[in-house]
Amino acid sequence: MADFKLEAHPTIPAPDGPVLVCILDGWGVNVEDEFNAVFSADTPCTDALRAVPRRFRSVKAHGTAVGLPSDADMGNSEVGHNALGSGQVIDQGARLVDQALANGKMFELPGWKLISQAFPNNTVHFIGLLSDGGVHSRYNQLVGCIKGAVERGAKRIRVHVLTDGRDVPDGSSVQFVSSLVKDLKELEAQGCDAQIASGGGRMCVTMDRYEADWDIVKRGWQAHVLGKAPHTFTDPVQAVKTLRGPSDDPVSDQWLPPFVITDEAGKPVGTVEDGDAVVLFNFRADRMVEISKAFEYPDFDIFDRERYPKDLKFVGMMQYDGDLLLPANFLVPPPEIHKTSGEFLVHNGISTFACSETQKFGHVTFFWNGNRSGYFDSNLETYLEIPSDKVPFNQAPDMKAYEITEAGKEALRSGKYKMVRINYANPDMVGHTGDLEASKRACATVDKCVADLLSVLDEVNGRFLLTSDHGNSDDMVQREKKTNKPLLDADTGKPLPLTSHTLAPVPVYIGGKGLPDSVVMRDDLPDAGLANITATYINLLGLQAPSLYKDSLITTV
Ligand SMILES: O=C(O)[C@H](O)COP(=O)(O)O
Ligand SMILES: [Mn+2]
Ligand SMILES: [Mn+2]
Repeated sequence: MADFKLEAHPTIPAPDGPVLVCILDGWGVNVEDEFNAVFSADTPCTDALRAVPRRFRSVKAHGTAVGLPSDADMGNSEVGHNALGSGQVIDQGARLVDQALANGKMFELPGWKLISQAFPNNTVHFIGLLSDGGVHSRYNQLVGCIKGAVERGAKRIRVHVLTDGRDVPDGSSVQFVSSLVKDLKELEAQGCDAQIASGGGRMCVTMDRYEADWDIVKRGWQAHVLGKAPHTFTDPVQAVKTLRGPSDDPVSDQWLPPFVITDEAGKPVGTVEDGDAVVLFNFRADRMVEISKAFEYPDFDIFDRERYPKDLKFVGMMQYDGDLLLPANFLVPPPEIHKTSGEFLVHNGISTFACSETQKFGHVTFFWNGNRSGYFDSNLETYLEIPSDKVPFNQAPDMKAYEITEAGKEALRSGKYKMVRINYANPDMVGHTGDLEASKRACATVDKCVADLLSVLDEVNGRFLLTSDHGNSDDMVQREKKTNKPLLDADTGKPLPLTSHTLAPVPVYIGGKGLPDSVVMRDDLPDAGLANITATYINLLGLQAPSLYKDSLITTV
């Protein structure tokens, strides 16, 4: 155990009350104009906290600061919570897959060997998010894998495409599908029959997370594996254009219904058959775990699969769950995230309560703990999930913020926990709908809930650290690069909505009645990022942080 022992902090005493760590998911610090929902919402609590000298700063939450390939990459919940929970900057999935493709390692590893058994006589299926968002997947990685397979003898390839519109502009599905059709066509010359076989919008088909709605996965299984969907087309570009509907009121790429591509006779072109290979080409874990279970477990019974292909060669781009070792086979080994704060804290007797609603529950548990699904010590940890609504969240922008707040207040008052960790999903999940007014409401609600939590924290003499994992609601419009002015829709003249995350830094606010006045933000860490927050909350607990963690943001004066 000596390895995990944390010494008392020399100048910050242990608190009487709990330490509250609160993640306002998707709440960035960005250009202050009317399209910044964080700025333009009514947020008296965080406004006041921001004005407290040396108790507010911002930190980087995107790009290389969180282990992504370049500083053009926006942050996301996976890499953000990995950094917040582990205090380390780790090369993330996007980067590891880039490297494995560039140096050819991918093609020598056991996962590739497994799928290559299907190259001569069977079909290789690729299922995943068709996008260059770089959050769950990237188009060039898909193409790299497909080309690698064809060069190594694959004769028949089918791609099952999930349209995005969430990490990339809505409507871009048409370009992505057109590009893929063209890229696949070119493979004919190399003797490979490669086609798109099925698809649908990511929020409707296959990419559920944290068991929020298994019907999403069932629709995916039916379309990709069985070739069954309410809509069939012979041309994938036509499929996406038709399902989007009228250009003045289109269905979002995120929500396109499932479709199947058939031949002229109406037969699906790419069902999954015995002996085929299936590759899930997303590197990110959360939205691949459920579909992986359906492919991996012979006795899976959450929905009726109707048919379970025999002798499948099934791999993920990565192993998505390090606890369940799911899937067993994968193309690239996942980031190795060890010695996370959760593990240190249980070894030092710190009891923790972690809570969010379904949509972010795994963020404050699974991602926080380095992509592990269980407890480190169930005697010291309680994880509470509040079930999320199953609607597009601009229709219910308060989401479950009030219920989470009640649970948080109870945990703070209970005296049972030294640390209370909460994620509010609203600024992110509502921000992803591109609805500015709803996002303002989301931010105002979260601000109100935080105020409520902080007043209870003061009753118990606690300390807090509020932050976020990346930006989102802080910019709700697409902008012209040079002038930063909103881009306007050619037909309506209205600003084009931005549904994705932003590259903005995120705030860090500290305080609470139990925090001595002597504790302030350091002023010598201009490049600090999310990973610096871990040592900071460990210090707030009155402990010294492990030496492998990035520097704490605080000091005493
Ligand atoms: O999965 C999603 O909802 C988006 O692609 C990214 O959002 P998140 O990183 O905040 O979960
Ligand atoms: Mn997030
Ligand atoms: Mn998000």
